[in-house]
Amino acid sequence: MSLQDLYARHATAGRTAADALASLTLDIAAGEQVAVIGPSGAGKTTLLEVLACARPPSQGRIAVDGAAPWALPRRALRALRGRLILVPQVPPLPPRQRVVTAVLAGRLPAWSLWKALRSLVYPADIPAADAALQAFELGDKLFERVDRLSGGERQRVGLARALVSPAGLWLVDEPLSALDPARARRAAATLVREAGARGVTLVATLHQVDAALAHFPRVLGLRDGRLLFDRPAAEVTPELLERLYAQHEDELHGAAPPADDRPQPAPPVVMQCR
Ligand SMILES: Nc1ncnc2c1ncn2[C@@H]1O[C@H](COP(=O)(O)OP(=O)(O)OP(=O)(O)O)[C@@H](O)[C@H]1O
Repeated sequence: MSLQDLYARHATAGRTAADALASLTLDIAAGEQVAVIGPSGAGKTTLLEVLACARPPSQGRIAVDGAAPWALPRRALRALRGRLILVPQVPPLPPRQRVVTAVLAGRLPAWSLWKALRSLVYPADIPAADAALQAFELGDKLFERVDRLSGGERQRVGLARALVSPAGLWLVDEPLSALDPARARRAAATLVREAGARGVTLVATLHQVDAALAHFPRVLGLRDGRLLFDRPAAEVTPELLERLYAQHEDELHGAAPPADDRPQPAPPVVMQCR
């Protein structure tokens, strides 16, 4: 993927609103694992939506798999979106759905309409859903209803969905925000390990700076919609972090409120594209 001098507005912003991303130039190679950090409002979610081809830039260029997505015919754009998965911070799971069905929804781009409908009644690949849930310590929730899950469990169902999907690009928005610190560390390690094992490109936004530095080889620091740094994790210094989080030191030290207590984000534009 490549962005060149790209500007983009937030999902809910009007046409005259200021851009949430400004002058962004960036290349992400296939198979890379990249964490995006930065204070609240830095533009992290907007960046993921741009990479997911869910949001056109207001200026500048984006190329995904060598193609300019917004110049593609609709069918080709749909096919391109089918090769990626965007996992929102709060996965929009239908309340009465079983966890196994919610996880297998990640397979939809690879299935015919008939197979997708049949899987709603007879889940098509229970072992795959089970393995994905076990990877995120949710093996005992396979047949649970999603409305009986905690916020953190729902987040991990969203991550398990990525594991079963055929997507070559995982775009994951704040996957750890509702998890306790120990579980968050294990989930981050699992996400990076599973992406690496599949050769998948992974871009994740994170509020947990320690998890980003510990598990991701490359870290982008975004502030006020601009790229403050783009470095290997080992080269992200305390001074850079202080600059990134100036006036937001509480977020740097992990004092962000749990996701459930924060205002709900705008409804996700894309969960799984076909
Ligand atoms: N309706 C709107 N009109 C104009 N700007 C908006 C609107 N909604 C949000 N924004 C701005 O868009 C910017 C980017 O928001 P975005 O959600 O991408 O940031 P973020 O880094 O993901 O934040 P967080 O970490 O809190 O989720 C923010 O500065 C926000 O103020």
